[in-house]
Amino acid sequence: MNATAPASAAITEQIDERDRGGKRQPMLIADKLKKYFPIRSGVLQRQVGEVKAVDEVSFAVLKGETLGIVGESGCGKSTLARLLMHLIPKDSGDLIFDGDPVGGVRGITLRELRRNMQMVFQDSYSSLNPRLPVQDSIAYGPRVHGMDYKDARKLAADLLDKVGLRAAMFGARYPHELSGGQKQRVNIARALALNPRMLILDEAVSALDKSVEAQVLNLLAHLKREFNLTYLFISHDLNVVQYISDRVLVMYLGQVVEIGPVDDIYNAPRHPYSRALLESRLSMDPAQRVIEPPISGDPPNPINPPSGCRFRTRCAFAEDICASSTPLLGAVSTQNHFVACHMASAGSGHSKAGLAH
Ligand SMILES: Nc1ncnc2c1ncn2[C@@H]1O[C@H](COP(=O)(O)OP(=O)(O)OP(=O)(O)O)[C@@H](O)[C@H]1O
Repeated sequence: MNATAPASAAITEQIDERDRGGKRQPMLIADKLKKYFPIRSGVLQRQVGEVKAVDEVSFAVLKGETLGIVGESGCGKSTLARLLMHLIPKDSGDLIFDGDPVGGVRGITLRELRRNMQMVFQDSYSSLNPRLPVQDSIAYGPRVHGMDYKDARKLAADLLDKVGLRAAMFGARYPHELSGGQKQRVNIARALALNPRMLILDEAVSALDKSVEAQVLNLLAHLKREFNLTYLFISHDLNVVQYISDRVLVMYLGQVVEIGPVDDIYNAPRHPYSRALLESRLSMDPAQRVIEPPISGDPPNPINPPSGCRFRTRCAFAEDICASSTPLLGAVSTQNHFVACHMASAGSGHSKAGLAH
């Protein structure tokens, strides 16, 4: 990693683990990213509190991988995505893209970041200009970046073909003349138009029918290989995340509670929250049930989250230490699996929760 871009211990440990295995380098590092939204009230709009939407979140996305992000509604997934894209300002923390700090004097500029990292949202209709034929929407980014009209149109036509929409048939159509799946293909083409190295996909297939969803997922997998891309894939759908991800990050109330290889997370989750989340997915199949009770109650208020471990008020295994001390991400195995739980960390001596495999 670039010497000018120091990362927190949790990140360094994750990357070092990978390096020791001779694996990939990080494409993107988020280091202690924080975003609190002020809550205002009254005629004077005084600040009466703040939503701790993203609270010191640290992780790395490795080159060529798909990192899935899961967690209940409101846990901060979309805020995190918007912070990574600099669509909203962060309160604190660092972002490092391919070894270079983002912003600041010596880092890469926001313009360069946005060219290299593009985003695809869930709402495929509102992210396309309804007054532009889709070929022009795709050509827009390259035009803004200085490509001449003819070349940009040609690029847009090629990209339409790449996402499975024949340019001759679809290029002149307007967004309202396309199905949801077709619009999302156009959005993907548009995201690829600046030749990015990374895509952030925020609930990008969530609005699609299951059969169309499968087609778009396959298209994404194909494009990832063809364009040598890195994906950050945010979804509330645990099955979709399992299908597409190499590693998975689990968020709870603005914080990372677990991160690791997809098979480890899905087959042997270490955090009680991850287990409960996966239990809620598996509960239809009695053969797959795990022994812990499923998650109960609503998430606590993010304006005033519990002290220590934020999950402790819903956790069947919480002890005194969970209220008094915030658990840090620590390695639970030698295979790049990290968990923030007093009851599950390797060497913690706690086996009460039955979490130490
Ligand atoms: N502009 C804002 N002002 C105040 N609070 C906000 C704002 N944007 C998000 N929040 C709050 O921040 C928290 C995280 O929201 P976010 O949308 O990131 O969660 P999410 O995990 O993406 O949820 P979902 O899956 O429902 O989209 C929530 O409590 C939300 O209400």
